[in-house]
Amino acid sequence: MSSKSEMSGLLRIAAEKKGLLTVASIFSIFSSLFQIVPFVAVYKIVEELLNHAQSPGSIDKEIILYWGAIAFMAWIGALVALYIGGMCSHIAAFNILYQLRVRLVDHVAKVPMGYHTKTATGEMKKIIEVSVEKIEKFIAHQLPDIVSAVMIPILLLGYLFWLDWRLALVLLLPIGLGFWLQTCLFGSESGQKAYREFQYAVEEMNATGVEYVRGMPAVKIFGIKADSFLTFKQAVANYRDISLKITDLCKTPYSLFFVLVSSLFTFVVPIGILLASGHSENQSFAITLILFLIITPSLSVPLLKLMYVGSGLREIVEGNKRIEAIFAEAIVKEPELSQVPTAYDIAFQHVSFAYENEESKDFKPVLKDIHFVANAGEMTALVGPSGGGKSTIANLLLRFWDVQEGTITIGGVPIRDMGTEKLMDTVSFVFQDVHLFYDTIEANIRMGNTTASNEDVIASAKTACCHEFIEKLAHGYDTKIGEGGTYLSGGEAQRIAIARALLRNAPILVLDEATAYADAENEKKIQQGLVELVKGKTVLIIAHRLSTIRAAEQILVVKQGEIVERGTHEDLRGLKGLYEQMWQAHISAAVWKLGADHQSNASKEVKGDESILL
Ligand SMILES: Nc1ncnc2c1ncn2[C@@H]1O[C@H](COP(=O)(O)OP(=O)(O)OP(=O)(O)O)[C@@H](O)[C@H]1O
Repeated sequence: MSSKSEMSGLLRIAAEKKGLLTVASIFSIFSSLFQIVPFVAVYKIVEELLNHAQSPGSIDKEIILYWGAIAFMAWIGALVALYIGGMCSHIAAFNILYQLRVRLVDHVAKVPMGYHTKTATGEMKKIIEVSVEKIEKFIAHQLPDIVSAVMIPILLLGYLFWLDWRLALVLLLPIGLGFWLQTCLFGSESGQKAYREFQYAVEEMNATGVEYVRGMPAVKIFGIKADSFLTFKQAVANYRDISLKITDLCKTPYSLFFVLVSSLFTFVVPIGILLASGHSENQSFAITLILFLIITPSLSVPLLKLMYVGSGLREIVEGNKRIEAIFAEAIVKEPELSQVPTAYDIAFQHVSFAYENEESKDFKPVLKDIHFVANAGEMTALVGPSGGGKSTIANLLLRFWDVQEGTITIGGVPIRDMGTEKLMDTVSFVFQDVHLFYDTIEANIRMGNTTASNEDVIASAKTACCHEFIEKLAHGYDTKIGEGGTYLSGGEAQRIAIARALLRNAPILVLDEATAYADAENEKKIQQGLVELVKGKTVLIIAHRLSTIRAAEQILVVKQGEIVERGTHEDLRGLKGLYEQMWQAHISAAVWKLGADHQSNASKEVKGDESILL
């Protein structure tokens, strides 16, 4: 069984609709009580029949009819109580479900953005959909089931004890033994560990399954065999192994419990016969024994239900732990009073940062003493070898994570004191991977500024060089992306993202490899859009193509988490250090791409390229 603290998490959620659930439980108890009444009625009828077995004519039909009517009414009463209880528990469950999902999504929106980079989409989807859905199962079905599965055996056993305590005592032996076996298994460390592993295996399979389906185009294009998709394959194999382990672990206690609880009457019969032989009032004892034989199978049903509820509950408890883990994720600390910067220079003051490893909780240092000022209205470029920490610097400005040492300020105001909303109003960004929503093109652009007029939307699309291709689509700006075969190329998506950023018109702009996916034609158009976008703004740009940032007022060369060189393009070339090496590599790459025969043209192209941005 799950530990008390794990159950208390579920009960805490259920307590949100305490009133309704109390009513549901009361009706569940009523239903249980009503379900006992037919047994009493049967007892009374059998008693009447046996008492007059010698002279059937003297049987009091009124008594039979009376108890028959009582049994019928109790049966109706049980159904009505079950219906009302079920309605109450379902209303409570769906309300709780709604609130839980809203709170969960709200919380997820408040955790640092970096959280989303480490949590697999499949895992998140499973928690928000499946785990939350299971809470509904618990509240709407299992809670009333538990109440009736506990109450019915207690009431029935109470009644049986009242009839004949010795026979009733016999029943306690198999029931007690069955529950003891269950507790041994699920109370044990190995049982709980197996169930935890099972839940993780299901989640792993879900998460890798989603990734597998997402990566299907790559699998097809590169002809990778399904076998080589090892993570998913391993997750499925792991799930199979753990399922078999659980089955192996459960088979004995489950089977024994099932056998013991389903054959209660086999314990009653021999003891009953033994007791009957020494009984002075044979007939009344025989009636009691018959009633025991009628009632005991009915005792098995709720007890077996309790077993199934128990195993279902373990799954729900594990799911709830995942939900609680999300709620335990610290949210971005918002200032009590958000400060509004009046200037838009960015300053990183002795910033050091390390990523935390989720499993080992160790910290991996990534940035060391980053110190620079990006002047307002100027372009600051981050360049350097892959993995040096450029994206991390840009992401820290957006508070993907909070820095461990140092301060980041905008116009002298620490970003922590600005509040997320103000920070997002101040900083706009175009990432390498553009995410467009399953919505119209207009809505995707308008996300940048929901109150903008249609003219403004079109104007920013024109500036970003995407108006032309949008107009050619079947429904123009009303075309839904991803519907009716409308998909955009990487370059087109980039231009929509630029239009979105243009519409937002935030004073600070972060660009991460904005032209990464574009072909020459597209790149030219993106560059044209960018020239407009960056005008008058404080720009922090990450670019691998050095020609695009040659005109930047400041270039920071980041290597292994440190700024190793800084200055203008000319300053840095003069240093003859890492930047100069990168610049030479950039030029030769451009020349090499075009072939030796076109070297002179290529050099011209590189130089021409340099003047594209700004
Ligand atoms: N979410 C993360 N969790 C843990 N480590 C990370 C995370 N993101 C990046 N890193 C690590 O931080 C280091 C710096 O990565 P970052 O992406 O900032 O470098 P970069 O200079 O932008 O690289 P590139 O030019 O290839 O994009 C790398 O070692 C990377 O593995």
